[in-house]
Amino acid sequence: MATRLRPSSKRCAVIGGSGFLGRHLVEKLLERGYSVSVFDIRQSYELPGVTFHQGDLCDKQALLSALQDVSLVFHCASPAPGSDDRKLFERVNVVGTQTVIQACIEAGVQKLVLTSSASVVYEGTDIKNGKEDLPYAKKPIDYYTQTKIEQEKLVLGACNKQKGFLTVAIRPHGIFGPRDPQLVPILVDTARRGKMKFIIGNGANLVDFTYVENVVHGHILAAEHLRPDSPICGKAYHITNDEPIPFWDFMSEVLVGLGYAAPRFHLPYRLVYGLALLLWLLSVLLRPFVAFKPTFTPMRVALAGTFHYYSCQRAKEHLGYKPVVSLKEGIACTVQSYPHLKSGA
Ligand SMILES: NC(=O)c1ccc[n+]([C@@H]2O[C@H](COP(=O)([O-])OP(=O)(O)OC[C@H]3O[C@@H](n4cnc5c(N)ncnc54)[C@H](O)[C@@H]3O)[C@@H](O)[C@H]2O)c1
Ligand SMILES: CC(C)CCC[C@@H](C)[C@H]1CC[C@H]2C3=C(CC[C@]12C)[C@@]1(C)CC[C@H](O)[C@@H](C(=O)O)[C@@H]1CC3
Repeated sequence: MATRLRPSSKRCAVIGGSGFLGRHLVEKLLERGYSVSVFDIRQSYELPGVTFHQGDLCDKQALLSALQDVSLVFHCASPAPGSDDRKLFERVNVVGTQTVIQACIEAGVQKLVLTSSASVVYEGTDIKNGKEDLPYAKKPIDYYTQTKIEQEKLVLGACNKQKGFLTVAIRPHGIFGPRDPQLVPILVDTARRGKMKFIIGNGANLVDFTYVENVVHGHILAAEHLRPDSPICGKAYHITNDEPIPFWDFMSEVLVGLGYAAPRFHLPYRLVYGLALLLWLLSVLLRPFVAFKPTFTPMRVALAGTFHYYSCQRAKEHLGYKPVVSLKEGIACTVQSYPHLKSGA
């Protein structure tokens, strides 16, 4: 009788492995002796030791062929938050995640690690040292966050020790680092258009920014601690640099490092938020006639003007987590990695 071999514990798949975080994760997994299958709708690079499977995660058959003999899956695929496309977020983050769970169970995968987001508890108002027991946001700031909440609930709810399917969610916040397509490029674009002169609010609001290698470290620790007898099964973990910094100090350090002036003039938070809301409303009303995308959306203004930093205590206790790269080192590596974004380049 043919016996089904237990998949090697060093064989894993990264769904979304062509993306910013996904590719850093793949590189670290290879370094640690894992063999990696990447599943993504696009292939953005080639690396020895990586098998690419191009497909949409809503397609179960495509997923099943990528998950053959895989014991561990990292799910870090999502549409970009800036797209604000409700149907796309629901299709990929909710329906797609259900498909990922079904495919994992059918393929005999034992562990699923989800990249969630600390923003699942954020409603646009201050969060100071937030712990994982904060309730999910009742009014999430956008469709992206709304579907990240649903996605996290699905993955954690699927954890089943009896059936040998274990799940955990990592909640990073404000990921930055080399090849980030979002934070630094948007910041520089805003500076180049002369719009980074102002500080929204008094500039004292502390925020977490997390260097990508620390996020990768948190994911791998979670995968390696995920066992039936461990307290981490079905739980969520904040992973940050554990060095909250005033939002505008972080932005200024990156800008100055790239040769741009730091923002200097203060504007009242409520005034900017009100203007951003008005502009957003206008852009929605005028959408059938003219397409314009305001830089200062209400969501960005809230993120720039409120406190949102989170406790990593649970990750420290259960996973032995400790950031491996400090904020200072992370900012230096990031700035160095963007020669084409330097002022005058
Ligand atoms: N960047 C941040 O600050 C941040 C913070 C917290 C959480 N996260 C989460 O981390 C994860 C990775 O984010 P990132 O910044 O690397 O984004 P990214 O856009 O660089 O990577 C996402 C990847 O998912 C892939 N993808 C999208 N739709 C897909 C589909 N239908 N089927 C297969 N692949 C698909 C994309 O092609 C891309 O390669 C996401 O789940 C995001 O929600 C990001
Ligand atoms: C125009 C300026 C006021 C600001 C320019 C920088 C912003 C583009 C970034 C600053 C904080 C960033 C951030 C995200 C997107 C980019 C910023 C707004 C997220 C919303 C991306 C999605 C993640 O899940 C969120 C998280 O929980 O980490 C990010 C929060 C910070």
